[in-house]
Amino acid sequence: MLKCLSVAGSDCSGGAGIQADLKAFSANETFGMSVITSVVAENTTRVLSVFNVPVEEIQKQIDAVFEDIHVDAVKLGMLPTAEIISAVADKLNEYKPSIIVCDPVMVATSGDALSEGGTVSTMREKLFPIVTLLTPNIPEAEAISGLEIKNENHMEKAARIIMDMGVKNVLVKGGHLTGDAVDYLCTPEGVHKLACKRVDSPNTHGTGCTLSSAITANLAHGMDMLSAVTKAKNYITEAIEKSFTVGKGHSPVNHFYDYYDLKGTVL
Ligand SMILES: Nc1ncnc2c1ncn2[C@@H]1O[C@H](COP(=O)(O)OP(=O)(O)OP(=O)(O)O)[C@@H](O)[C@H]1O
Ligand SMILES: Cc1ncc(CO)c(N)n1
Repeated sequence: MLKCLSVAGSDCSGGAGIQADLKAFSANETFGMSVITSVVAENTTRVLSVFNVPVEEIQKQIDAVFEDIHVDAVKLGMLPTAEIISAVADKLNEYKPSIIVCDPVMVATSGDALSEGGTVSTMREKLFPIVTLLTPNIPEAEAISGLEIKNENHMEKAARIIMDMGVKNVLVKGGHLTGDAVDYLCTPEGVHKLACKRVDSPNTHGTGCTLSSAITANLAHGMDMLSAVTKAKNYITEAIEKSFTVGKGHSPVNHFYDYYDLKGTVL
């Protein structure tokens, strides 16, 4: 059984963060583990509070996993301060997992901040050289590249700018734009457009977390980058299509849409 580790924040409402990551790891046939960087009191409508875990405790959680378990792939989510980014990067340089997917979480779907300002420079110095894939959404790609992104041409240009900063592979996610749901994957082999019809649903809480974790699982299974991202794109599209209402705001996706209950009935 392949094993994936999420290093991210906790979303008590279950739709994003390590909760989404663990569900996506399982739904994509890997064993999920988690290191919690922050305890976020949030739901489908807003973020009430953010409590960041002391860096020593974050590093001890990482030690606890790596000293005992072989980690096939790591997914990085909410790393809310420069100090936490540096502490996690130091541990990744110590343990050297072969696959690291980084979702540079800065704001929640509700628009509430999840990261202190000024983390981009630390992320660029400490994480960009070691990650396998970076998966920014539109606002995150704008903050990292310094480019305003209003259309697909801007998305592709931002992906190339970020690649030139030393990131091996970049996926700029287009959920925040309008029209078809288009993402741009920039790899050393070239640029790939991944598109699907936008699902007419408000249930998009945690789509980015879920997508990056599904990509992580696919890479752990040995897929090449384009195949891993394409499969994960198909997964997230159907997870949105088959989502159900959980709260009063942006409900989460359905991570297990093709799973069955013990009687063989589709959940
Ligand atoms: N309504 C939609 N229909 C189909 N695909 C969508 C829709 N909204 C987002 N997506 C897709 O979901 C994936 C995640 O992109 P998105 O821009 O939502 O990430 P995000 O903002 O980081 O998500 P979150 O912050 O909620 O975790 C991308 O592949 C995007 O194209
Ligand atoms: C804990 C956490 N991580 C990431 C996101 C991004 O949606 C969120 N809302 N909450």
